[in-house]
This record gives sequence, structure tokens and C-alpha cells, in this order.
Amino acid sequence: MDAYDIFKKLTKGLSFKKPVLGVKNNQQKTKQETLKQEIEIKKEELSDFEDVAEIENDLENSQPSSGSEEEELELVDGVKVGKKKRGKKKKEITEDLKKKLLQEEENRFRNEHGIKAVGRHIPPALKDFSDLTVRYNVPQALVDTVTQCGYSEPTPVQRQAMACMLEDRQIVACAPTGSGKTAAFIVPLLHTLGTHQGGPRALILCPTRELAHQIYREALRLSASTQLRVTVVKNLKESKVKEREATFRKSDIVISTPNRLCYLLNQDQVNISLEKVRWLIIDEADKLFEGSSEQESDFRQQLEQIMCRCGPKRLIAMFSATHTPPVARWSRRHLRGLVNVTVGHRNAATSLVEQQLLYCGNEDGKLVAFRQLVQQGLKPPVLVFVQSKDRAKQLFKELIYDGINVDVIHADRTQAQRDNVVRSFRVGRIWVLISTELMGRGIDFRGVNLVINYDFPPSAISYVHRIGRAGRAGHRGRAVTFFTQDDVVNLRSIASVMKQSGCEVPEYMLRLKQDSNKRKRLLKKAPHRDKISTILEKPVKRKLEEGKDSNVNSKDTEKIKNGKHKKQRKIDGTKENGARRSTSEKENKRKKFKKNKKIKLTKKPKSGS
Ligand SMILES: Nc1ncnc2c1ncn2[C@@H]1O[C@H](COP(=O)(O)OP(=O)(O)OP(=O)(O)O)[C@@H](O)[C@H]1O
Repeated sequence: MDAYDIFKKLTKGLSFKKPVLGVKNNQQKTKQETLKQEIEIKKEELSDFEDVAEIENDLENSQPSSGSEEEELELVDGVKVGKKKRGKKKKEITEDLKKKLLQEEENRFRNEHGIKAVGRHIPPALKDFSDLTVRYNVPQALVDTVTQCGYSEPTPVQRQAMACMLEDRQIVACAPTGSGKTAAFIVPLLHTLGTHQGGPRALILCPTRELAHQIYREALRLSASTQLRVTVVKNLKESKVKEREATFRKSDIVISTPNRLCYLLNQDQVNISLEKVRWLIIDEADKLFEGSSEQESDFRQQLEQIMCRCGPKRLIAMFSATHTPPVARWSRRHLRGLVNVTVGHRNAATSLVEQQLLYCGNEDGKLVAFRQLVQQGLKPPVLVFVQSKDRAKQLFKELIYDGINVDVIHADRTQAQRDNVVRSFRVGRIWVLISTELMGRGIDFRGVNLVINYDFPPSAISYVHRIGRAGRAGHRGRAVTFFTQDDVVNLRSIASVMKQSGCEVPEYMLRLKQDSNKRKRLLKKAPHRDKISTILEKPVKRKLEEGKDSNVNSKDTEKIKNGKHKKQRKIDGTKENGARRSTSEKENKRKKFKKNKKIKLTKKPKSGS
């Protein structure tokens, strides 16, 4: 006991005038500050919450009395000055501290997994799949099915989104491509819906038919241990509509594009109720909300129609790898108690893909660059993106005659053809698949090694999704993006995405001026490009002949010099010296095809037709 303490005890209950109090207060302040610091240090040292209350008590008990608190003091034998009861207050402090520490621990866990969650009372992220059973009573059989699918631990988006959905929280989740968003919403649905009752009680909307089928397959896989029925809306021929209606009613989960669903709902002979719908999932939400105004977005009207038909208790969850202002605005307005979940940086490309930009000069240069990539050795499967159906067809014609195992998918192909192509690509019968933006989103082809953006993507968002077809579920991939002078408008935004995901890009690209009007125009209308065709314009040809172009190897140059290179055509379509492969089987087929086409065109229409 020092002089100060003796003095304090002796003067207990007496009041002093300012000068003495001032000294005392200063001393108390410094003591309190030291104590606070001590508590903070101890808190940081704590790793186990259980001990917190105990240590907090110890610290508080060792705390010297402050001016406002009375201390038990024996003045004369048996005469005691009372002490304030602090038990209740202490308990409150301990509870508060416990909560704070739990929250801190939760935040630390989220940070470790790159999860950001914004909203009120956010459910803690799952530590592993067994948390599903412990915290939410999810049947062990369902958890076992998840692990049997090869999912040993939840991905970051699954950790947070599953917990939110299982606590009936509406969410907007934005997580990198290939990070398991599909399972993130399917597993909670399977648990929430419980037993088979029909309905439907959950609707999943997505932008393309291909994606709907893929989600359907994943839902089937994950629901193997349940009695729930899952269906995908397909084939809406008049004759089949009644049949579809029946299947629809018997299903617990229905997957569809908004177009198909609204078409079915609006059929006169169909009477479908969405009253029982509990969950409405919108996958690739930003794609569906594309268009800056309500008039531009058909989807918003379709969504309103669907939402009006659903019961008042329906909940909404939106998922995508990219997040745009229209989605943010809409969700803020319509989703009560919303939790915004973001994994990593918003609108960032997956870090699993090694990205590269390749300047090709012009359209001919692109074809040369493509062939060079082939010569260097492509590791299939390879996905090639072009900007339109016409260009997809043109590139296909070029590559098929190069003997590449290639096919093409675009909106002009029949459903059967599209299904067939997707199946063949999945099983490895096709090595190179040319596609329009149709396959740019959501499609999960396991193990795509290389994505080639033959035509520059119309926006950074499109770029993120396209290259995200590679580097999925933890596997690494590569993306090569061709560009010409015509693509400079969007070059900076794409270079920035690359830089953000850790790729090297030339500094000048990040400093390029951006013309927002031009960029908006490009979003609405793709730039005009020359036809994809093996036309060697003079400067390129000269370079090739001189072997100056770094994109061309010596073999090519040799062939060009000897006039033996494949298929050179002039702009007017006549063949150049040495370009014909009259002996080749493929060339014969081509001639035959042309001949047949001519015959068809010159045939007189039948009378009466
Ligand atoms: N927990 C997990 N562990 C391992 N693999 C997983 C896990 N969850 C999902 N996957 C696999 O990851 C791949 C990508 O999943 P998914 O298609 O759901 O990604 P996504 O996030 O929806 O991608 P995109 O944004 O491109 O649509 C799938 O092949 C899926 O089987």
C-alpha cells in the first residue's frame, strides 16, 4: 500500500476542494488508462472465448476503486462502510464483451476466406459442411451426398450464402466464376423444402437454356438422398404444354429461363399457381438485369409478373460473379433484411487463370495468331469466343478445313444440335468449341484449359465471365485475348481487370483514355469486323514471306515461299498460286458442297409453291 492508498482510505467519505481532487483525478485517470490498455492486451492474447469472462473478472477485481465507486472499508472494529453491488453490471459487461469477441472472431474467419458480408445480424459463415447438421439440422444423408460429389469443404461463397439462406435471409451474392455458387443455393433449398409436396416451392431463373440444364443436373446430383422432384422447363410445343403443366405442379424445384417460364404461365389452357413458392433464385442476376432502364430490360417485367404470382412469403436470393448498379438498386428496393455477400474483389477475374493479351494487327493477323497457337500445341478442351453467330460460322469454316477437331454453338443451331455439341465437348469428342456470348456465362465445362477471346469482349464484365470458363473449382487455366486497333476503346478496362487479378500488363494500357460514349455504343452494337477468312493482305503476306513477323514460325515462312501454304484466297475469291489442295479429300467435299448449293439455288421453284 503506498502513501496515496493510505491517504485515500483515511479520507474516505470526506470532500475536498478542487486542488486536491484535481491531483487525485489525474492519478485515477492514468491508473484507469493503464488498466484499459491492460484489458486490451489481454483481449488480443485471448484465443479461447471461454476464458474471457474469467480473465475479465480477474482484471476487474484487481481494479483499484475509482472516485465514483465505493469500496468496503472497516473504519473501527465492526463498523463498515458499504460497497455498491456490481455483480449485475459485471455480468452485462462480460456478455457484451463475449458478443464482441465472437463477432471479432467471425470477422477474422470471413477475412481469412475473402468474404465480405454487409447487413444486419449476419449469420456466422460455415466452418465446414458438418456445421450444416450441427447448426441447421440438415440431414446427415444430404451432407454425405455433398461430400460424395467431391466437395470436401465449402467454398467461401458456400460458407456464407448457405448459412444466410438456411436462416431465411434474402441475399445478393457475388463470388468469382467457378466458385460453386450453384451448390451454394441448391443445398439450402433441398433442406428447406424438406419432403416432396409438389408446388413448385422453389424457382430458379437463369439466362440461358444450357445453363438451366446444367443447374438441373447439379440439383439432381445433390438431391439424390431426398424425395424432392426437380424439373427444368423445356420443349414448349403446343402439344406438350399440358404435359409440362402437370410436371410443373408435381415438382418441388423448377428451373427455367424467365422467357420460357412466362410463356408457360401465359398460355390460356395452362393454370399454374406459384402461390407455394418459398424461394426464388436468380442466377447470373446482373445478366438478367442488363439494360439501364426498365424498358430495356424485359426481364424486370417478367420478374414482376413472376413475383406477383408468388405468395407473400417468398424469399429471393441472387447470385453472380459480377455485380452491377441495376442489381444493387433493385435489391435495395425489393429485398427486406438483405445481406450482401461478396467474395474477393467485386467484378474481378478469377486468379486461377493466367491471362494474356495478344496484339494481332488486323483480322487476318488473328487467324495467323490462332494457327500459331495451334502449331505451338493446344491442350484441349479449348473454348473460343467470337462476337456474333456469323463470325462463329466463318471461323468454324476456316478451322474445320485446318483439320482441327472443332465444333460451333450459337443461337441459330437447333436445340438438339446445341445439346449434342455441349455433350460432345463435355466428353472430349470435340476439342475446340467456338461459341458466341451464349456460353460465356455460368457454363461449367470441367477442365477447360484455354479460353481464346478471338473477338475482344464487349465489356470487362463479359471478359470476366468468358475467361471464367477456365480455372474452375480450384483448377488452373489460361486465357488469350486477341486485340486489334479497333478494340482500343475497351482495352483499359480489361487491362485493369487483368492487373487486379495479378497479371502483368503494359503500363500504357492502364493510362489509355476512355471514351465512355463509345464504350456504351459498343455494348449495344458489336464493332464491324472484316470477314474471318484466309486472306493474306499484301503487308501481312510480305512480312510472312520475309519471315519478319514474330507470330509466324520458320515452317510457315517456308511454306509461303514455296507457295505451299494452305488455302490462300484473294478478296475476290479466286485462288492464289499453290493454294489449291486438289488432292485433298476435304477440298473435294468443299467443292461438292458448293456445287450442290448452286444446284439448289438455280432450281426452279415447284409450281404452286
Ligand atoms: N465445395 C466444393 N468443392 C469442390 N468443388 C466444388 C465445390 N462446390 C462446387 N464445386 C465444383 O465447382 C465447379 C464450379 O461450380 P459452379 O458451376 O457452381 O460455379 P459458379 O460459381 O456458379 O461459376 P459461374 O460464375 O461461372 O457460374 C463445379 O464443377 C462444381 O462441381
